[in-house]
Amino acid sequence: MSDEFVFGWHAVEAVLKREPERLQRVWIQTGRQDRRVKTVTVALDELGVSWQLVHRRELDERVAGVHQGVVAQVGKSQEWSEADLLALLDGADKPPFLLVLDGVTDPHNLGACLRTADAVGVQAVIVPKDKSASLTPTARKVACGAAETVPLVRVTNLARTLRELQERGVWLIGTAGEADSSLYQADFRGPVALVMGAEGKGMRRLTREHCDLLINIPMLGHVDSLNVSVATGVCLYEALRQRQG
Ligand SMILES: C[S@@+](CC[C@H](N)C(=O)[O-])C[C@H]1O[C@@H](n2cnc3c(N)ncnc32)[C@H](O)[C@@H]1O
Repeated sequence: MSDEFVFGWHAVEAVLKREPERLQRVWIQTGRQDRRVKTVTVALDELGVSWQLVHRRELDERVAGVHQGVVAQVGKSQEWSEADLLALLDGADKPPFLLVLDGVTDPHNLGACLRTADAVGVQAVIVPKDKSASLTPTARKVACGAAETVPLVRVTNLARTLRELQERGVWLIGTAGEADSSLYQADFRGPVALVMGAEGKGMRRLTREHCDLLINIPMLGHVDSLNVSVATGVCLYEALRQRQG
């Protein structure tokens, strides 16, 4: 049995739907008899996955986070490699629409970015292997199921991956508060990767140097920057607006 857990209804239902083979055991809080519990337990029975009704206390001890009364023990998800990413891009029938997170370390931010990435149709989220949040149970919970729908590609050398994307005609749009162009001047309609920086320091120098364009999100008040997941949401929805138009 693995020591990886997924919790919260959206996250568990997403594994059930997308990667049911990963489910090993499920615990559900006693006292719930709604339709959601029924649907999930019937599906688990059909798959032959064992599940158990337990007291809330037991769930609290198993995971640190808001579990909403459901916790699943799951096998490791298959990690996407750079080769998988390039194969995905080569086989795609739509222009690439990617998100790069250069050193986002907070699992809440990773989860929130994945959730928005799923909502706007981003094909993959790319992160460097080192100094980045991984798909912890908290990240999966915050992602609300998007951790199971949006491939997370962990690469050893982000600069090299960025070059490979550029060679495939992907335009790298980096974000930085001090950039001269505004988000609203950028053209997101073609093959693009939006590049976001880390919570504290922003993008690393080499990442920034690879970007074809740097954009800012206008800030009219007294604070210097937005939370990275909020900034990601603002930029991805502008991109979606243009791509749909
Ligand atoms: C909290 S900010 C980092 C602030 C950091 N002090 C810096 O100099 O970049 C984290 C990331 O969110 C994005 N971001 C936040 N506010 C932004 C803004 N006003 N314009 C563009 N990007 C922004 C950028 O990707 C940034 O690297």
